[in-house]
Amino acid sequence: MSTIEISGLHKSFGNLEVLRGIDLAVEPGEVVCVIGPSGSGKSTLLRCVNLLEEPTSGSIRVAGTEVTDPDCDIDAVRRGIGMVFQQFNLFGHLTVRENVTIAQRRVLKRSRAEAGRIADKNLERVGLAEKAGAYPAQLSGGQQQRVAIARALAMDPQLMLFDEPTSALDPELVGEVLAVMRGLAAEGMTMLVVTHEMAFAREVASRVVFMDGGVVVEQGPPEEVFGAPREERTRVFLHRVLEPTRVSEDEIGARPAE
Ligand SMILES: Nc1ncnc2c1ncn2[C@@H]1O[C@H](COP(=O)(O)OP(=O)(O)OP(=O)(O)O)[C@@H](O)[C@H]1O
Repeated sequence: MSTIEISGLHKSFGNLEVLRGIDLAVEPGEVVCVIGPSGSGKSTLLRCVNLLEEPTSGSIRVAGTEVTDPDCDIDAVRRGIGMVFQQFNLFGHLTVRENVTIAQRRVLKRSRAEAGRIADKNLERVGLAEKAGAYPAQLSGGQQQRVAIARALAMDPQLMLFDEPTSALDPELVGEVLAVMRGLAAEGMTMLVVTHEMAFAREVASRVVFMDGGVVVEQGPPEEVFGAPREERTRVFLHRVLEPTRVSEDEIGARPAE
């Protein structure tokens, strides 16, 4: 059974048709990276999987459950999905450990001791065991995002959704979050990742999905999508994002005219 199976998914906001017939499956243990230009519908796709947005039409099955079915127990489905957003959404008045225990206690009804033990295990997993007693404001953005990942992992998800998890970070902090995600991929976690980090997608994805204008233009193993894209739209996009900024030494050294 596929972990996610999407077919004929449409989503409109008023007159704006953002998703125009998406078919996509994610198999257990796969890391699927969704890339594409701004506004192509990547985040909306992810939010539909978690029913943060309601699809206009189409079908989404998560571990066999049709999430668009009005009778579906959406809370039960959501419990199986860990979601990590661009913004970390931590509670500022709670410590790191409390941020990781609160949903475990409220939603899974774990005891304080058990939730604490699981929090510590997952903080260790993201390399933040020593920060358990700190408050979010005392952490860097990269550390806060790793806490958000630990919080999601503590719920024992069978699937992790990442929506541009590094986009709000200073460039020097991106690597530590990607390293944690790389580790999860190596552990066999099923992951659907919307990202602008092309090097990560190229290196870690089992499959890359290129979206543009609300449709999946092409998908395949990273070596194919990056190395030999079949579609012109993919080629144009990759050329634009992968072409290094050309700054000549003269320009770097140039002083503004007096
Ligand atoms: N709640 C909403 N109401 C109205 N329009 C929306 C809403 N959410 C998204 N949109 C619009 O849907 C389109 C797709 O947005 P989405 O965030 O899914 O794109 P994206 O590919 O993830 O872009 P980016 O890479 O910039 O995050 C955009 O035009 C956006 O303005």
